[in-house]
Amino acid sequence: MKLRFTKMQGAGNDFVVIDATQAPVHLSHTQIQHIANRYFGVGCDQLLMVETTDTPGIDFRYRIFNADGSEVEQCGNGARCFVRFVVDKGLTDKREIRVETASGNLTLTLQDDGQVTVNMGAPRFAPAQIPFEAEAEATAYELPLEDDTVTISAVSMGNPHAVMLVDNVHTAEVALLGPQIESHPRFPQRVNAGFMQVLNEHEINLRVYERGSGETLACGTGACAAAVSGIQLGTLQSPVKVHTRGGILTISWNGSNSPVMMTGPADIVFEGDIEI
Ligand SMILES: N[C@H](CCC[C@H](N)C(=O)O)C(=O)O
Repeated sequence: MKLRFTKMQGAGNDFVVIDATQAPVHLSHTQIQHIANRYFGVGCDQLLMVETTDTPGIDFRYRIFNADGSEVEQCGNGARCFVRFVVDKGLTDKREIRVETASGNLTLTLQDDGQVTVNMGAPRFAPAQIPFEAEAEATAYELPLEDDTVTISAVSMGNPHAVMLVDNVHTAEVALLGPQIESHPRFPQRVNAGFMQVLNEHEINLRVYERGSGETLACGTGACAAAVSGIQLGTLQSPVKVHTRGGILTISWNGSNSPVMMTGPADIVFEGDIEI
């Protein structure tokens, strides 16, 4: 089967976007893994499937699949690329778009400068045991690893995040600790592992070892989770400029059940067809 795709990136987090609005597209785990493979396929951190929906008041549905083929609840950078895709493809003439995802509905706005703002909804806090119950506060938890114990904050943005403070993201042991945190038994659904360096009360450096994809150049929900945990723990104040290896994301949050707002770039890189 020849599959048309659009390659996109948001702050260096890259995606293969499939337009399934004209006809359903069904891809197996193996097919998604092949498409995401950077040597034998197109290469991407996640694959996004754009679909129609009959839900009143909602414009589209979009589904998110990690490079390992796992379908997940939410993707912040992907949400921005989704908006750029449906606008540039003429699938909508709106600039404020409501989209249905596996973890709820999002409102996304394409700004005049080309950046996209996403209302990511309210964060949820929880002990390191999953599923995330709606605890009111982010709390620092000791997470025992193979040869180490790290302190993390468990924050859900619809998808699960474990955020740890580091002195310097460039020397943080992301490759060693990331996989251990991602697959830690206290996260039965696995987890995205964030490594946050506080620069000042409005700026952080962040690296994220993503569940199902490994370290990416940026993680939108990870940026939200890091900013929220820092604000909750009193080390950060809104808005927070998040410096990732692929670009800058701006996160705003006024606490408790208020929504987390994320703004950042989204661009089309190329179009293509792949035989799968
Ligand atoms: N790896 C994530 C999904 C993609 C999130 C990330 N790319 C973003 O921009 O939020 C997970 O398994 O929950």
